[in-house]
Amino acid sequence: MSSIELKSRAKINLSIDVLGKREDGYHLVEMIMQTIDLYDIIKIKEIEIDEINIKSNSSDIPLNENNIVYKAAKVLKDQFNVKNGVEIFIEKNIPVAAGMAGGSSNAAAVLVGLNKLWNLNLSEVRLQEIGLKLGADVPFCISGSAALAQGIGEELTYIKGLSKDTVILVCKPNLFVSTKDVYEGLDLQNIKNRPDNKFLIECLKKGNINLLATNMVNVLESVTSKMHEEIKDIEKIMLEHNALGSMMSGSGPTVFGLFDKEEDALNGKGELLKKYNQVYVVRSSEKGVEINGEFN
Ligand SMILES: C[C@@](CO)(OP(=O)(O)O)[C@H](O)COP(=O)(O)OP(=O)(O)OC[C@H]1O[C@@H](n2ccc(N)nc2=O)[C@H](O)[C@@H]1O
Ligand SMILES: Nc1ncnc2c1ncn2[C@@H]1O[C@H](COP(=O)(O)OP(=O)(O)O)[C@@H](O)[C@H]1O
Repeated sequence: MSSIELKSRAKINLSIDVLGKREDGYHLVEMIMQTIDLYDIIKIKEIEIDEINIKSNSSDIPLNENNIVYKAAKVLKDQFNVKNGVEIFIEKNIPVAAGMAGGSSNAAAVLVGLNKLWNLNLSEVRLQEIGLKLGADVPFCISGSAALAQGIGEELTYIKGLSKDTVILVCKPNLFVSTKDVYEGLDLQNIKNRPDNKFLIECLKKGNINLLATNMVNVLESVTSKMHEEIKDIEKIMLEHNALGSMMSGSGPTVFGLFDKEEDALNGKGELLKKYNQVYVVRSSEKGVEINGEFN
């Protein structure tokens, strides 16, 4: 029986614009995605019986067919008529329902892992097409790095992202936000402040992180921050500790700050830990899913 172990990395959004709505309810977006080096470990091993079993160290996620990881394995199993069973262990470090694509990234890792384990020989693009059926952020999570995402998030143009010099402070307040509710709470006719993505991409290209950080905009933030005062509170604390800029990621409620100096980020972390318990100092990553090892 073989097994495989993968890193499943989180993302932050350096911008989000919402341009319209499709007939199926999905929104058309234009957003900058950046992989960060905060990751779950996914361990997949073949088992004797023909089942998909999910296990985890986290009690925040379902361990049945509602887990997106189960759905990812099932899609591949059905489509390619695989008769082998697998056990998938999710070692959770990425905050759940946070706006950091934890679930999408786990699904991405399972697609990449099973492609190897079952010798399906699917290309990355093919895996991204299959991944899109599981969630709008899954295609990006497979490749990772930094990209301008359009369409519903699946049309990717890779760009120069944050360098490892930039320190990223991430804080997830202990509250639940539904991505669907946030998108639905947005009044498309009344968006006051939109990101200038071309300009932000230029800032990244030139490595001008100060200018990037002071011009980041996430149009979904107005919806989530109206419901939860914690968003603005975290941003304020980050800025008081010399963040170049601070903003909500995805549909929230996670907030991140970009820093020049690690010392400032660590001081900010100390202050945030007095009120919030999920706080991390991380860097960017050029890889989304990464295979840690294969074993026989
Ligand atoms: C907001 C973003 C920004 O990166 O991130 P998260 O907050 O989830 O991390 C994404 O657009 C989230 O993508 P993802 O979380 O994969 O979405 P899905 O599972 O496909 O969809 C969940 C729900 O969000 C809404 N949705 C999602 C994507 C999109 N472009 N338009 C939408 O309206 C739909 O109501 C959908 O039912
Ligand atoms: N493997 C998984 N990891 C995280 N969340 C999962 C997973 N499977 C299902 N979920 C459910 O999906 C929802 C969204 O979780 P997540 O992907 O972490 O959100 P986000 O993309 O906003 O960071 C949560 O309610 C969670 O219970």
